[in-house]
Amino acid sequence: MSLPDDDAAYAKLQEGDYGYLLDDVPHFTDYLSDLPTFPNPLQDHPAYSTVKQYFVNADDTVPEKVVVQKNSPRGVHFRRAGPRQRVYFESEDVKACIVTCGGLCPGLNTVIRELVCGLSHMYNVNDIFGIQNGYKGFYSSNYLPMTPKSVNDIHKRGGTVLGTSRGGHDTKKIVDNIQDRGINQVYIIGGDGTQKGAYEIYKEIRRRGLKVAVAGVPKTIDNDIAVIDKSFGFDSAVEEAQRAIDAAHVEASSAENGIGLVKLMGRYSGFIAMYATLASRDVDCCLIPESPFYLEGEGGLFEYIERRLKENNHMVIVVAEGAGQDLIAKSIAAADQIDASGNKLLLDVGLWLTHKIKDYCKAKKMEMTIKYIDPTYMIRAIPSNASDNVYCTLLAHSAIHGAMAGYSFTVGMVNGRHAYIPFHRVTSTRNKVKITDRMWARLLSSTNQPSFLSQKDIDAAREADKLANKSYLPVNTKEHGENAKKLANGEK
Ligand SMILES: Nc1ncnc2c1ncn2[C@@H]1O[C@H](COP(=O)(O)OP(=O)(O)OP(=O)(O)O)[C@@H](O)[C@H]1O
Ligand SMILES: O=P(O)(O)OC[C@H]1O[C@](O)(CO)[C@@H](O)[C@@H]1O
Ligand SMILES: [Mg+2]
Repeated sequence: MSLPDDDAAYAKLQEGDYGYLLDDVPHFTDYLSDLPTFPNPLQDHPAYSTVKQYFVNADDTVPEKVVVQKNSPRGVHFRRAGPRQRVYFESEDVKACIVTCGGLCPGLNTVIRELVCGLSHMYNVNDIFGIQNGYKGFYSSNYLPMTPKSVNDIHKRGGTVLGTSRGGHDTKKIVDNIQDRGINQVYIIGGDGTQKGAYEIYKEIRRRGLKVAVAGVPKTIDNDIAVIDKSFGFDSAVEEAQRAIDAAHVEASSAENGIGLVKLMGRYSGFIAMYATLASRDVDCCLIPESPFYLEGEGGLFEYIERRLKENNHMVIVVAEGAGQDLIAKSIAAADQIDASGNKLLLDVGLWLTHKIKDYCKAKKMEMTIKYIDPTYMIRAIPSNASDNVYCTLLAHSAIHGAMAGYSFTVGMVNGRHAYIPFHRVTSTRNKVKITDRMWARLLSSTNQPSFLSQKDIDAAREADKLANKSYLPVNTKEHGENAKKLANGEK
């Protein structure tokens, strides 16, 4: 897969020695000339000025892949996040706004808080506004003035104090409002859909030649955003999922042939289910969207359930909401439904499985008890835990430094370092559990569940992984395309 033409036109690539490639983010100077720059006010800040080398070197970049061989090309890099010596705004000229879109996730309020406090305390910015209820709030609601005082304790609460929504992305109306209200820094917190929306806003801003920085902070409880190590709130969600799994285990182990079934979030990616299973060690079977399963016959789920109950008298199953959707669609005639953003609405795999397991045991005249626990919204409505709070703070600070320096980007941690990633990189693919990877093997060996995969499925998954590893050839010109191909093939 190479970049679609539209993305290629915005891609900024710079080659270096030994197969080095910088996949850079757009900057004001790409389309505006003669802009004045200013010394970064952090240099006079009592807290930061003492830090040796507080400003990042303008040439610092972060590698996308850190595992390499002796002859590997240096590969794709991203611009390192952090404060620059010179910035493109004077503090009193900054007018910033913050919006949250898509589903909830632990840590949203922490990011909002740290954006407001960071802008105010680090860069002396006083004009900060909250956009209410997602993208549509840009053109349909009042903008809420925000101060460090008004956000002081919001990180203790779940949800988002700004409200969120799906749908309602009208690029023209949004940018009209940004322009009319004189906003020049837009902070957009949300998932893959939201980042696509941020990219559209950036393109329209650029078409209009506006000096407005767009900073995306990726949010998704499903951890399905490409390139970044992990999304904020994911750890908190996995931790909260333990409570549901513990309850399922208690229920199951207190009954004869007891089964506890827990459904967790994960529309296309089963990361929450996988990590919650690995963390718990009480789970006997984990079903995720990436690994197709089947019910009947040799090697199927029913056979495994029967065996496990005979061996242990009880079992716990964790299922990600996106698992088995094809199986359900075959057995229930349901019309495809979508939400306001166009995302497919899923059928309840937990309820469906519960009925299927009950029917199977009845037909086999097996006494059993099954308890179905659906904590999906409970695990995303909590405030973020301590480590997510720190992560949210760093993301917010990196976003602020990048916007002050005139970049537009999605911010994220890449191999433990914060980086500015081009929008198209986080919107063009989705992060998924690799079932040919060691992590999934660890899970299989911890649960002892069948893999449900034939050799043909495994070969197909391996092939898909190979393609995914090779897939990103950043091209914006024919020459770049040829060079990138050479880089991917290890030629210089
Ligand atoms: N291709 C797109 N172009 C412009 N805007 C989009 C696009 N896809 C989604 N959006 C907008 O982004 C917002 C959030 O999208 P969506 O509801 O898919 O959630 P998300 O950001 O993917 O988060 P979640 O992780 O909860 O799914 C919506 O307001 C939607 O209109
Ligand atoms: O019911 P809502 O708010 O649309 O959100 C549900 C979806 O949001 C997600 O949590 C992603 O944010 C998915 O896992 C889930 O399918
Ligand atoms: Mg999404």
